[in-house]
Amino acid sequence: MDVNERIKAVLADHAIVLFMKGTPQFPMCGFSSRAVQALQAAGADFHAVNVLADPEVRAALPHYANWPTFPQLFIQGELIGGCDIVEDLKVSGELARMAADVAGVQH
Ligand SMILES: N[C@@H](CCC(=O)N[C@@H](CS)C(=O)NCC(=O)O)C(=O)O
Ligand code: FES
Repeated sequence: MDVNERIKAVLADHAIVLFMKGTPQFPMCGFSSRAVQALQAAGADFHAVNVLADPEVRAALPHYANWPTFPQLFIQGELIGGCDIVEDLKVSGELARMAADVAGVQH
């Protein structure tokens, strides 16, 4: 599978995906840590991809998503944004609503 197919596969397999630096337990950057905290506070059940452990994905995703930086949050295959947007959505309550909608679709 080439890298774009791998990106598509992970997005098809998980409704909420955070491409980040490090892991939720051990974020390797403050921006990624802030996105994880917002998602956890919103009660989102998300799959994390550590781009520091996958240089191909780190290089390809900015082109795939047309978004230059990490973290990157996707919900149902669509780019939502980086940590600033994720935090704004958390504060407004929208992130919790989106996470609940996705959970409702899956069950
Ligand atoms: N304001 C951005 C901050 C993210 C950011 O600036 N990320 C940088 C530093 S971690 C980045 O991903 N640079 C490209 C790279 O490291 O591949 C957001 O809302 O997500
Ligand atoms: S790794 Fe340096 S700012 Fe994110």
